[in-house]
Amino acid sequence: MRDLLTLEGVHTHIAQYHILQGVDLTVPEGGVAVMLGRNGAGKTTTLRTIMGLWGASAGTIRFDGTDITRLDTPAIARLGIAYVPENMGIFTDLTVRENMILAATGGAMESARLDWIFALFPPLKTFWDKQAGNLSGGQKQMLSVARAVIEPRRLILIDEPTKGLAPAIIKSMTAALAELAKTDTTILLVEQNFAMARSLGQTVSVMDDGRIVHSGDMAALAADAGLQEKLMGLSLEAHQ
Ligand SMILES: Nc1ncnc2c1ncn2[C@@H]1O[C@H](COP(=O)(O)OP(=O)(O)OP(=O)(O)O)[C@@H](O)[C@H]1O
Repeated sequence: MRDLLTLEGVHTHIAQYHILQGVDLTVPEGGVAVMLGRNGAGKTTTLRTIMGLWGASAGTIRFDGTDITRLDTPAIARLGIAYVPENMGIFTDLTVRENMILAATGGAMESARLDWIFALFPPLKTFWDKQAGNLSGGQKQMLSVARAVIEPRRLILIDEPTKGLAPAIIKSMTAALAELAKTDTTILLVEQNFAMARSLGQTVSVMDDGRIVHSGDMAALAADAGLQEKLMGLSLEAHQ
């Protein structure tokens, strides 16, 4: 399979702190690549660095063969990369509809695309004119992902979409992401819930202390209790 995104020796400094210390990461085109790692390992910093929200101080980030390391965030977004941050980045004072309109860079929402989004996330249709701040945690998360895919994207970076959600909502979010992954959109998913990660991911990378310490096929990790044990303290502590 072709590589869609590659990071080679990426370092990121935030103020005086050296957070990413030589990240090597490959995301194949199609499906879901999962990134695991304990709190503070550098997963969010990696997504923000890919998106140009933090500047890499060394190393190279390539998207579909293009060097994007020094591009600014709008230019990176225009190449077809979207980011769903952990805090979801929605406008709580606006309605679901207004949140979606603002996410459509072309200014208009295509109705077939919207129907597809409503099929993925039915509550968004139900609460279309409701203020986003009044949605449940799971519905806010759905809105956040929906905003990222209001237009076709080649890659979406999603940071812990199940954090704090009830098991039933996690199940519907997992199903929606599985549907999304069947399209032309590749997903790079940061996830602490190993059950969800295992059911969605084709590949897995484990991050610790600002570096990738394991990468391979998810099936190999899922079948290797010894390796899971070894990585347990790094990433799988919250698995269920
Ligand atoms: N704005 C910032 N200023 C200083 N340090 C920061 C900043 N943002 C992150 N860090 C530090 O960088 C390290 C990596 O944080 P990051 O958020 O990337 O980790 P993470 O793996 O995503 O963890 P979590 O699951 O808790 O979000 C942590 O030690 C964190 O304290």
